[in-house]
Amino acid sequence: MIIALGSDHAGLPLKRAILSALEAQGHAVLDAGTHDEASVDYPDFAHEVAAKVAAGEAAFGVLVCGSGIGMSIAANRHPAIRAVVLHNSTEARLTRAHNDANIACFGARTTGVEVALDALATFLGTPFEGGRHERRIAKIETALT
Ligand SMILES: O=C(CO)[C@H](O)[C@H](O)[C@H](O)COP(=O)(O)O
Repeated sequence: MIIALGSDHAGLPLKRAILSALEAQGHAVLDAGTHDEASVDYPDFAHEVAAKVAAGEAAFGVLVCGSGIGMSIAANRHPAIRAVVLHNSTEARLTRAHNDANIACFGARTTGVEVALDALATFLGTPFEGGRHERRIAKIETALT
């Protein structure tokens, strides 16, 4: 699969581990950066990755910051993006099966490398169940007036 990946400075160590794991699994990774420890602003990377997923240039996105929360807030401003903060494989399985989530966000300051890699593997390997969940996702996409 083609996967878009990005982090800020806080997420860089975990992003590097995720990049290695994804490439070892045979995925093509579009690495939006950041590439060094200099302080940067997480929305810049969230928007770049979300735009690639929304445009269909990547099947999924992965975003890492200190907590994963800022990345998810920014990515979720894009139509058709469902970005979730993951702390474990159970959340990863449920959010793919029920929410058809398309961007996984991790906190490098909150989640260890092994736990994050396990959750990401589950996220990428779990199909959307469809059915009743289609109706609920359509309601998410409906603008409130
Ligand atoms: O925005 C965040 C919270 O969701 C991210 O965790 C950032 O990585 C964090 O705010 C960066 O903090 P820093 O003090 O500038 O390293």
